[in-house]
Amino acid sequence: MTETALMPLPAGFGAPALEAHAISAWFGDRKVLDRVSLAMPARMVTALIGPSGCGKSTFLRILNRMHELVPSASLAGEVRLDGADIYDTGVKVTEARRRIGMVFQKPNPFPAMSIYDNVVAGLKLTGTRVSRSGRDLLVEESLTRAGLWKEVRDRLRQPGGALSGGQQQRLCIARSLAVRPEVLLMDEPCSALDPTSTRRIEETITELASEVTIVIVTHNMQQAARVSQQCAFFLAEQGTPGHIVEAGDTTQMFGAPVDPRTADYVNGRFG
Ligand SMILES: Nc1ncnc2c1ncn2[C@@H]1O[C@H](COP(=O)(O)OP(=O)(O)OP(=O)(O)O)[C@@H](O)[C@H]1O
Repeated sequence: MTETALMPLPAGFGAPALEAHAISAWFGDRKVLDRVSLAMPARMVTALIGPSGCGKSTFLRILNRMHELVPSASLAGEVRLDGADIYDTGVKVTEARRRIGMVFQKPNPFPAMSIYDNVVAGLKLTGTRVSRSGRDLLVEESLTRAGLWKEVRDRLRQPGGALSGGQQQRLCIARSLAVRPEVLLMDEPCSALDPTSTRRIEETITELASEVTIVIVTHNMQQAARVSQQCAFFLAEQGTPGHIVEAGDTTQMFGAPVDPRTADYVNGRFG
């Protein structure tokens, strides 16, 4: 068992779905995260904010075991989903990644594959067996939850690459939802999108948060304030590894941050 320093969740938040305990991370011998602990409340949105290079994406990728895909990467600490460490021997990596899905910065549907097949692609990757009629229902349900069904219901056999950037991102969200994850990690999901597509994705995030725990990395402070209930501010000062300066209720953090560095960052005065 590692030593933990988990900050309590703000009052009014439910039990955590996901807990990071004393996470440190390295690429080769370079340490990029230092003992980061964070509880992420169930069926709420947690936003990870902070300057470039402070380790937000690395932390996110540790939360669903994608960090270990980089050959030079290593880590210490624990990630608990509903109390059980996803890094325990005996936990299947594919199952951990099914339960904790990921949506990336750049929409990455399989461009030549049909919209329908894009949605069911995750089932194959995770070895989930669903009947033909069950697949049809799942495709409709996943596209509906991602806010895309009405736009594509009559062209499910068209290639995913024919959709607009915002639609492609919603297709990627639908693909992630098809395997019924409990947590959805989103790494700057709107940074490649126009304002209208961004608004649609934010609406989808808000709707999904009643069913799924969401952790989003964003550089957009207004977006963090709009979609999240909890916020964590990461910083890597003068070449030191990234750590959390402050985490808590988003309204509190934007309205009355405790740490002056948080105040500078959320008010755009970071230099
Ligand atoms: N595959 C990798 N190999 C080596 N170093 C890496 C790798 N990925 C990230 N890093 C380094 O780890 C540190 C943290 O990077 P990370 O991408 O997690 O930061 P970030 O806060 O998400 O940045 P940004 O906001 O720019 O996306 C950086 O110094 C980065 O250069």
